[in-house]
Amino acid sequence: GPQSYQNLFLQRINPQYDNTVYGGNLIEDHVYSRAPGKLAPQAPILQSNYHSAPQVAPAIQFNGVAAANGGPLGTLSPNPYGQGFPQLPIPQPTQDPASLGCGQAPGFCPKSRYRSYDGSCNNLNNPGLGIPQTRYNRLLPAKYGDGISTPTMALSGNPLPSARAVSFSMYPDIPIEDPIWTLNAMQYGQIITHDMSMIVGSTQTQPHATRCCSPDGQLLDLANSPEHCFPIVVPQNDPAYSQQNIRCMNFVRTITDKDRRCIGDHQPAEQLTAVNSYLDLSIVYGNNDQVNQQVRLFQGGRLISEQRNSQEWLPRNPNATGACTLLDINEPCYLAGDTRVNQNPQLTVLQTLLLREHNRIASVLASINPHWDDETIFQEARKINIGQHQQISYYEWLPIFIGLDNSLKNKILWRTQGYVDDYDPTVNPSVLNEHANAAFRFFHTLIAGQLDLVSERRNSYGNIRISDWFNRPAILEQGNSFDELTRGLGTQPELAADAYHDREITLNWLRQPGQPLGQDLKAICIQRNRDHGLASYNDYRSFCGLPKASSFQDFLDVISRDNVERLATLYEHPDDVDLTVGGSLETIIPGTLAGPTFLCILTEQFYRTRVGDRFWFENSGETGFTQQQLAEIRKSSIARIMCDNGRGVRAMQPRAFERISQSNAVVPCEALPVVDLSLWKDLKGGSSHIPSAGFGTSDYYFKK
Ligand code: HEM
Repeated sequence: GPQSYQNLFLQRINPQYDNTVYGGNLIEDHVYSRAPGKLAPQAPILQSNYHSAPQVAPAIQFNGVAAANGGPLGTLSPNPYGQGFPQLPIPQPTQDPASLGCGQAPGFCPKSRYRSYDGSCNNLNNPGLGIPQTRYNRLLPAKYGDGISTPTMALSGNPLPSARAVSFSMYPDIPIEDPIWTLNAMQYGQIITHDMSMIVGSTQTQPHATRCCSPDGQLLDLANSPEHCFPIVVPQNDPAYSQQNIRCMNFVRTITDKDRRCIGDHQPAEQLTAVNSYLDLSIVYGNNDQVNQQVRLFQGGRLISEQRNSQEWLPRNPNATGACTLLDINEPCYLAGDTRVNQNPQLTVLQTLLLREHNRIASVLASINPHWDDETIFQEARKINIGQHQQISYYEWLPIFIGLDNSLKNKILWRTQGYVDDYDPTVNPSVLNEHANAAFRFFHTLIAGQLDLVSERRNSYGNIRISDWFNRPAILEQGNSFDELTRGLGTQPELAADAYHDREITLNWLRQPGQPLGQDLKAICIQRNRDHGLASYNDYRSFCGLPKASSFQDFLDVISRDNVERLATLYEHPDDVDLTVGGSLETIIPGTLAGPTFLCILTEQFYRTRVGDRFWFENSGETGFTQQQLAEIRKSSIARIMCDNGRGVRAMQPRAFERISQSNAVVPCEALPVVDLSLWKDLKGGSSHIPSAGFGTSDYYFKK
């Protein structure tokens, strides 16, 4: 039963593990700077002392559960910001561009209380870490077909089974609702994803401009095929696409540091990510100064918004016809910090709520601090919005996905009222390729194909079909749809974390108006796994502490017999099974939404995202909040964000990632905890102790 899987997982602790080796520095951390063939040590994710972190203030009640990791109040870890030049035992980064992909590290770091937009200078020792257009990080070296850059092959040298064949064989559409969690939990997951990474070279919202198939869905011969093509071959016996005589699904490879000529010919390619890695609401504020300027009003600290139908909307995208799939030229198409903002209606709802939340905070700050200038209001509102987002992402959302106990044991969550101060400049915050392009994508399983429109009394008015509205946010401005979709997020269950996927995702992704079928997102994700040359499922099993399988039978410890048999039919060898596939078939560990291998990868990523962020909201010092302000930020909730920013949303259940129930009943908005912004009243007068972002100051911390 599932219990025994959990035991198995808990037992896989490597006693040889040495914290000082793996907790190691960011250069060691990157596989390409390791000696060839030397793999990363195993990561015993559930070992309670896995990550060293400072002791924090005495344990307190957290969501009604007794404390686990709080210890006696100890000394806080040094915050490098407050100490002038940091003196840290970290090697200087290699200065050749390969260490950073093509993203350019700035020449110096201005002294600032606030984050930069692109994430540069977050790490003062290595100011380019985590910035856009840099490489994903990896836990295990790539396994490209040619060892350098071509897609993964079977051990035998044959091609792997068609990604589409794997998709339709392994992931049928059997709609099972999640018994506990709402669609909001799924949707906030996509917000977190978009905040952290984006493969370079695709829009993730529209058909790619490069066409690797003929217009009627046939394979092009290799010679005529554009560069970077890796089309998905649709088998003749396909249950759906064969009826339309489609044999080819478009797929364009991700741009790598090799494509950009950042590295030498004989080094393996690494994919680039287009956004900064930090959990910093870059989806709202942009990933660089230029985009930030496009979304800012430069008045009252506000973001640009448009008022229609007495509601506040994201600004219009100046390139609406290019950016959205519009049926009518007058339909709205929005502009935000992230280019994927229009991808699906519920994503756009959350992006809109986060914009409104910024402007709501800015209005309050402006009224209590009339002497503050635009820049100060903007940066302080941004900092509060990001703090709330980190609180909600980690303390409210993350325990659902990777488990509360697991998060506490691994020092990803803390039960404390005080600061945590676990910033570790030796941790590389770059997003792991295995995380973004295999493990985290598993949650596509949670997507529901129909979105409920829900009244204030929590009755459903009906629903919309998601594939009618991909990349077409017009639905939000029709009637009261925005509030109905907002309530729907908090009312409709997400689909269960299992191997079943809604056909809106496996057959109708990017379905064009009037067409019977679209694309198969699951097949695309399997193909992406191969495009990125991720090591195999079996490699990650052993990396994460499960026994390495020598036969398909050996997968039975965590995968059902039916699915192991299907795998054995599709793949030639157990070592050929893609990480994306094997990981998604594992039995879910109770109290989480993932199986052991994905849980291991997700846990590692969310640890790094937290402790690798100098501006993490629970850190003290000049970049942090005061103790009292932090206590307020900790009261924030996704329920209150929806309440405060939906025009007609007057009530919400307190835990809005969780389905409505007797113990989580809908209550009036005013009954929900609120962040008291009066704590940001500037009592000293003048803005002198809140310096503006101050770029251009001669006072800087880092010089190359
Ligand atoms: C309706 C909802 C969603 C849609 C339509 C959607 C669609 C997509 C598409 C088209 C891609 C790019 C595929 C490629 O070309 O390789 C993608 C990537 C991804 N998706 Fe989703 N997705 C949704 C929800 C989610 C959720 C809920 C999560 C996780 C909780 C998630 C996690 C990811 C991740 C991690 C990536 C890769 C990000 C990167 O480029 O680094 N997605 N998704």
